[in-house]
Amino acid sequence: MGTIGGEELVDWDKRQGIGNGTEEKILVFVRLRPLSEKEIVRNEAADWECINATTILYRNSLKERSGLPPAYTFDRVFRGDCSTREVYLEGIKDVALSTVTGINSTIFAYGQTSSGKTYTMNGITQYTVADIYSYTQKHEERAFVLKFSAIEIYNEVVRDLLSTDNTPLRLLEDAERETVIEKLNEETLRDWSHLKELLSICEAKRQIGETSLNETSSRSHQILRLTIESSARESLGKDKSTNLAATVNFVDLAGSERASQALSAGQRLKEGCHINRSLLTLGTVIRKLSKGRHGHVNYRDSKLTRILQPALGGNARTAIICTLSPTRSHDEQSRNTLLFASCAKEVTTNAQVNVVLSDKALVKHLQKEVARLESELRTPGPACDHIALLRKKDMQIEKLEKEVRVLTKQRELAQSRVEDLLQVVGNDKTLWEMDTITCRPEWKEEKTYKDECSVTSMSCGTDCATNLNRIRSYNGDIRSDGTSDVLLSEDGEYHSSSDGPSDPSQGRAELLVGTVKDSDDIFKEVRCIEMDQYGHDKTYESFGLSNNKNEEIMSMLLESGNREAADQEPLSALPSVVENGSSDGTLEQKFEKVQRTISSLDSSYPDELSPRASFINMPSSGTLKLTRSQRKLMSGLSHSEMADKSESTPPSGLEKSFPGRPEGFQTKHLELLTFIYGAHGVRLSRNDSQFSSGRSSIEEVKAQNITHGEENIPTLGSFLAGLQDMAELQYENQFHDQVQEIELKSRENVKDPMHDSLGAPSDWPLKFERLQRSIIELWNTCIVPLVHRTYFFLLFKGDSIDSIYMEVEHRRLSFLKETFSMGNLTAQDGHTLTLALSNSTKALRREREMLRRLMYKRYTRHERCRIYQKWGIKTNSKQRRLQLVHRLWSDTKDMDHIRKSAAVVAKLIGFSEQGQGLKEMFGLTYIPPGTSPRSFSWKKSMKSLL
Ligand SMILES: Nc1ncnc2c1ncn2[C@@H]1O[C@H](COP(=O)(O)OP(=O)(O)OP(=O)(O)O)[C@@H](O)[C@H]1O
Repeated sequence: MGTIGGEELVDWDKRQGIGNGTEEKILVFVRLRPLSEKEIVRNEAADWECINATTILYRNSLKERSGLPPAYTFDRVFRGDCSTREVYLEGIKDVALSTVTGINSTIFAYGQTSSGKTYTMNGITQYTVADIYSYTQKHEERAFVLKFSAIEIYNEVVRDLLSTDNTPLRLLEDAERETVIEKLNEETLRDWSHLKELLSICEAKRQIGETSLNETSSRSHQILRLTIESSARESLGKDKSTNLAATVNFVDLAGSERASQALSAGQRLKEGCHINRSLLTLGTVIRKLSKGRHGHVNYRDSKLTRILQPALGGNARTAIICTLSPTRSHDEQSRNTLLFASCAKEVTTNAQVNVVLSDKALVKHLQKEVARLESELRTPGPACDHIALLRKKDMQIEKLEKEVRVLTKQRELAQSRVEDLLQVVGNDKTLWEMDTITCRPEWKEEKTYKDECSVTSMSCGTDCATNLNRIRSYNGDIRSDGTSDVLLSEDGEYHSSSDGPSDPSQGRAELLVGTVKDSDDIFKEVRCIEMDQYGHDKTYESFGLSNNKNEEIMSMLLESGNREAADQEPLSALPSVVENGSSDGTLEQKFEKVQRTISSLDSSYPDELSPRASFINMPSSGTLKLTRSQRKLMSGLSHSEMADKSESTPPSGLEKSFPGRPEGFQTKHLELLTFIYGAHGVRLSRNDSQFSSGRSSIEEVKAQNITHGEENIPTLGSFLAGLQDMAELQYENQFHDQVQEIELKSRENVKDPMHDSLGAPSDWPLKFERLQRSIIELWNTCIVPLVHRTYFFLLFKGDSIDSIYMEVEHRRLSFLKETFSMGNLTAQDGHTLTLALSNSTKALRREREMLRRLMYKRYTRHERCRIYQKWGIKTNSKQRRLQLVHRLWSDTKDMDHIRKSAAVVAKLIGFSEQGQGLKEMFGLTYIPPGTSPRSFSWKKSMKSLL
């Protein structure tokens, strides 16, 4: 047993097991510094008192510190009159000397500036080194290698204090410096005697530092490290396998006060931040460790914690001495120190004896390991494990394959649904095209009267027929007995000019031998065509054709039965026609007559001006109220033809209540409307725009305004042309019903039609306002494109003639809204409805995106800023442009908002540049041709639409 300064040295060999792999809490001691002379002179009060060996108490009767604990308990507290030796012996020694047994240890001093950290650590270091020296002297059977290092962390930069480049060394006298350099040049300090020498040099450096670099040193963290490697001396025959290596760290931390208190700016602030960074991280690490080792501990956040990582919650025994200044002026800092100490005492470490194997021992150990692995390989585990594993895998594979099969089926189903939908869309398109083609003269040229065993679409070939049949079956119900219409022969096969009987008479003969219902169907087809013609008799007129052709057809129908029957509902009326004595021969004659009529009509049409084409290209306006004669004809139509026509015509009450109306009808109509409004914006133009005078100039404008460049904005030209088409169709569909009445009235009194249509002129402004508001609401409800809204809003500002377009727009939108809100759709229709709504929504989104892009093109940066401000959008907010376009047309109640929205959209799409002149150019002061009673009657009929 050796002694150090009269104290008995513990036999550390007996402590080999202590701390080896067992968890241990960090030891926390508090040392209270006595009042310094200066403090005594200043008569500073001391508020802290150690009331026993483990508790420190705050005594200040003057200060009420609610919520703060008055007493703190630690492993040991030392009063101001306790010596450093006492601190060492009663607290630190046990931890510090663990190093000689191969256990790492670390001693911290934590506290505010001038609380006694350095004072304490100097003593602790010396006592520890002295004890270690005594220990090595006592244990001659082991050889010790001591490595000593000293580092400083200042502003997060690590410096080696023993390096020859260091300032403190340069401050040494020349002779001293040479000695130090000589010692440090040795690779390893293998001799214990070096340690004492180095310690004294360090002490000298410290003293020099204190005089020259005092401030810096007190604001840096200093770590003295002593590594001890020990191995048994072979000559003494001891265990040669156990080599130990451990390190003891003496850490003198910088003052723990906050940067804000001592350092305020510039270099000082930076310094404070760095010091605090290490200290704060130390605090964070301690706090985290004190709550258990869950999750990530951020050792790497500072140099200090990185270096001391093993000592903090790792492989080391750790003791912290928290130094306190007793004065009242340092109360707050003392509290902080005690708080840190309280956390620290909850941290546990898990120290291990660091055994370093000798080469021989290492080889022996590895050989043993190899032998163990070899024996494991020779006796593999039970084979059944592998089989079970394989079976399990097979089952998993099988299960996955099943899933794949199910998913494949689902995918195929989905694909076929998509194809069906596409086909429906494609067929519709084909049908339209077909219908257009049917009426083209060149098609007719290929055919003779005799060739045509059917009345209408035969010339289109099988595809057309298929389409028709599809639509017929789609719409349902012409006949329930399986016989088809005139396009089908009795045996149900289709005969056309292309694949049908080469002998035209054969086809006709089939018709002649057909059933009575076949005859009926002939008339249905005739009526179908007639309907188209009827809807466009105005067109005929403009080309010098006679309306008498309609009358001809009607008269044929009426001749074939009694007039009464023809006036009634079709399905009852037409069979009775035949039953009432019409012979097949009579029917044939009538049929031929009809054929001739139709042929002459068709061949008279200019290429682009087919009545069907008019229907097809007419997007969604049309008849709300069918005229009596139209009803007669429509009632004779096949449902397919009705659907065909109605796809461009919002249904009136009559249509909706039509008993044979198929389920899909409404939905298809809706799709079309939504498609027109939603998916494609203003797609209202038609090709047969040779309608009124000035059309050629319109066409020119249309051609000039095809698009606005890459943004694909619907042009004002196409918009206006579409509107005019709507109005014209409206006119056509409305007037006929009242021709008789109008003619009578016109003889009596030719008034200003507007007056009749809209009431007294003075009423119009009010009515306009009401209509306008309603349309704005409907635009919103029906997800109408913003460009359409803008064009419309800016063009129709209340001129008396605007009423026509306002009415038409209102009615179209009302129909859309009504359809959207229909609750009795079947599941399939519901799907279609959802699809239509979804298309409109997508189209609106695309349009907004287009407008957003145009913001950069149409507005300068300055203008954009102004607009953002005007619209209450922060000029630095994210996605400002998108915010703006989303606000456009959003508040349907606020007319000011609407006007602002229209102005912005107009600017973006360049409407302002085009001006309103186009409105006149397109003849949107539309007055139906001829100052005729028709105009009058049509306008009058508009009343009924409201
Ligand atoms: N327990 C003590 N007994 C007597 N004097 C002490 C005691 N502790 C500290 N002192 C004296 O208080 C002064 C400040 O101590 P010290 O330099 O150790 O503080 P510090 O906490 O290390 O400060 P810094 O953080 O600035 O380095 C020194 O003059 C020191 O001698």
